[in-house]
Amino acid sequence: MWRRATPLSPLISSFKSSFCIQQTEHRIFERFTTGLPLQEKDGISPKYGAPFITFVLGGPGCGKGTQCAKIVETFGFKHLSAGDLLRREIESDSDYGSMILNSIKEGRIVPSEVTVKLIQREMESSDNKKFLIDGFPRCEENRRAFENIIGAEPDLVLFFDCPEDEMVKRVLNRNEGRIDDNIDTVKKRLKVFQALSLPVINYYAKKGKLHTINAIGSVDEIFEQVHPLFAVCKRAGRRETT
Ligand SMILES: Nc1ncnc2c1ncn2[C@@H]1O[C@H](COP(=O)(O)OP(=O)(O)OP(=O)(O)O)[C@@H](O)[C@H]1O
Ligand SMILES: O=c1ccn([C@@H]2O[C@H](COP(=O)(O)O)[C@@H](O)[C@H]2O)c(=O)[nH]1
Repeated sequence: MWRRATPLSPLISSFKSSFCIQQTEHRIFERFTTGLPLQEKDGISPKYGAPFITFVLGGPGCGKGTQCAKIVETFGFKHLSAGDLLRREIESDSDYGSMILNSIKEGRIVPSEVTVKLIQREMESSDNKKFLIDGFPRCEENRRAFENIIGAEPDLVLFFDCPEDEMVKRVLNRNEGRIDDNIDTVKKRLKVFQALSLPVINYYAKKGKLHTINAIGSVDEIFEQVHPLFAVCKRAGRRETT
């Protein structure tokens, strides 16, 4: 049966403050221990089990995937990178392959239904119900489609805040042969991020679910900001490993 957090905590003005962490701890602790029943609300109809969902947001190359790997290693989450799922779809025999490829080349957002269905497939087939959904939702339409199709809202939202020049530098140094890691596409991705992804980030800020992480510094320094947000899951003691 689905479980969900207590009513949304109030708008928290400083996302970096310890107050914010305490609020989140309280909400997550209740979520893990008492697990109030999910209610049908805002068009959300609970469908699959009781996942613990974290959205990991931030511009191109800000370090989302790098930090997700550390969260997986430390806290045992299942990592679902929306970009990786789409790239995998291109490699498969999918009808959507060429459309996805063209969207990625141009830095455009793939239609929500396609991406949400890929995420849904992974969520349904995973034994691990603690999910890190990386690089999604990228626009308000993505967000609404996720809520409608999956029937859930995230428990936590992380935003890796990174200056544009640093993001460009990281993307261009990545060297993984990605078709969109070039200066022209990066500029387009940054525009899409500003215009369409920031509204989603603001939406979660207003709901008191957003945690802004300063993405400048070493990988370990950044993880020091991330760690306390998940440590409460360990203390709550449930669903730690699956
Ligand atoms: N703190 C850091 N300092 C310097 N470089 C970093 C840091 N974190 C990650 N990187 C490097 O920056 C590049 C981009 O990181 P990563 O792939 O994690 O970003 P991302 O946000 O997942 O990117 P995208 O959204 O484009 O998939 C990688 O080459 C990674 O090794
Ligand atoms: O939810 C998503 C995620 C990704 N895309 C497309 O993929 C590329 C690369 O995404 P990364 O997160 O950087 O791996 C992105 O620019 C989009 O074109 C998407 O449409 N929807």
